[in-house]
Amino acid sequence: MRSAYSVEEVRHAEERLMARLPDGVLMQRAAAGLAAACAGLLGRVYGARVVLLVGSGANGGDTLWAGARLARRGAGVAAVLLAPERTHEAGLAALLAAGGRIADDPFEPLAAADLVLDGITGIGGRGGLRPDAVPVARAARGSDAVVVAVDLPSGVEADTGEVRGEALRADLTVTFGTYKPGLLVDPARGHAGAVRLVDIGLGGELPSVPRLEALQHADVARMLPLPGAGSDKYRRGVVGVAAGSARYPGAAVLAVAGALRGGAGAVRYVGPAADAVIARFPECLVGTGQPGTAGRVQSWVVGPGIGDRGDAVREVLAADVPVLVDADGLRLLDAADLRGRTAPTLLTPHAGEAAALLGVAREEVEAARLASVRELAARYGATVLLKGSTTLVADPGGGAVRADPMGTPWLATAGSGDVLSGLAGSLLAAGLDARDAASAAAYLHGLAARLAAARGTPLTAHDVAATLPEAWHGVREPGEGAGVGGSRA
Ligand SMILES: NC(=O)C1=CN([C@@H]2O[C@H](COP(=O)(O)OP(=O)(O)OC[C@H]3O[C@@H](n4cnc5c(N)ncnc54)[C@H](OP(=O)(O)O)[C@@H]3O)[C@@H](O)[C@H]2O)[C@@H](O)CC1
Ligand SMILES: [K+]
Repeated sequence: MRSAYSVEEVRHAEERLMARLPDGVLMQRAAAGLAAACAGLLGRVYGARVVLLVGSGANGGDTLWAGARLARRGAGVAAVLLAPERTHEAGLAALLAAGGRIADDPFEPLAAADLVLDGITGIGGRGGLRPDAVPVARAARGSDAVVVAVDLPSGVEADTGEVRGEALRADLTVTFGTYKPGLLVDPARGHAGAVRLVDIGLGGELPSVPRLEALQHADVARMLPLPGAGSDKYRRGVVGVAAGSARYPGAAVLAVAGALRGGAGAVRYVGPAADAVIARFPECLVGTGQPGTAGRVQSWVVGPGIGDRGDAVREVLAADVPVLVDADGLRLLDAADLRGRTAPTLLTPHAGEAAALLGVAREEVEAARLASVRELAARYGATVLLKGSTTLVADPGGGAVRADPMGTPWLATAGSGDVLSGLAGSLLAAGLDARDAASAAAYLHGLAARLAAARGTPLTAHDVAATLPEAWHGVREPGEGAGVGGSRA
């Protein structure tokens, strides 16, 4: 599990740790890790051309100290000082003593650089890049150099992943002590490139519950339900699917396709698309009535392609089992029906549906995904999976929000959300709690899409569903075929 903490939490932890250590030790640990990562990227440090973009805070200090280490190993290092009168003094002295220099003009060294270090701002940055830094950051990006962000890409919001102005785009971010939420949540995540964590000894000083966490293969593998010797289909969980309509039978077929591959023992479908479902999946139990007539289930998925059947949504929400509401079901949702529920509810909106539930514009949700998912969970008293470039999962009672690291633009294909709801519903039936079911489903769904896309042909929602067994295998046996879908961050 990768954990991310807020700037305030990082600062408190740093203060406690620094109180026990000699001055400057943490910065030296950070700089050593940063220089080692840079040396690894360069391959040969001697003779490499390195440019440091140096702001006015300790982020610039880390960068100068790392630059000094590279200069001592024979790199040609030039520092571009964005706030010359407020540059980290000791760091600059170390760089100069190691043979580095101050660049008079930023653009000439940038044009010839092999490596650029972005030390403009770290966790102390507020708002986007300032006007003087914008052309410099653009020149860095426009050069052939590898761009490494120090702690965070300058210009992004560390706590939220928002990008309010212009921000630097890095190939790699070397972050210190812990991940920050902005490194796991888009749009900021998209600026970070790959992310490498340097341990500076902060771990023991951080709170036990992080702000945000991102699953890895081993976490998902631990959650996946496996049948035991005494299992029968009912003990493994039965998931009910109330989806589709005469007009949209496909949504029902796709939700069932996801549900069949989520580990539940059986899938029951009820609704007007029963013929289409049974034709495709003879292993599914089907009925044409209302959800109430379906017999016992351990969870429900309601909503995909259901049209205007608000009565089916109400009936499902009256059942005392975990319920996942998606798509049309979200539009038909009456918040009052949620309040009376004691079993978990999982809502799975995309940004447009989330905006409607919150009564705000879609752009507001897109720009502030973390705040939006927390607000939705609190307001509806439900676990919420907010789909998008970074899918987020929040519980109503607070706790760590889960950020999905497996998202891929390949998932932007019709019907892929229906597969996800079936899959998550199946994991609910198998006994996972709502946050685990939602985040494990998002992870497997993204991994399946990556694996299917690696075949090099355009992807359909059915391909995603059909590749879910491979994704299960991938998380349980990460050694095999691990080249695809390994965490980018
Ligand atoms: N604490 C520790 O133990 C350790 C900390 N470490 C390192 O320190 C970093 C935090 O350092 P920090 O607190 O000095 O803040 P930092 O990110 O350098 O930026 C603040 C400066 O930038 C300015 N500024 C603000 N917004 C701006 C903008 N948009 N565009 C341009 N400038 C802007 C602002 O000045 P202002 O102009 O607003 O007065 C202020 O001077 C952290 O990320 C990590 O790298 C590691 O060494 C490990 C140990
Ligand atoms: K930075």
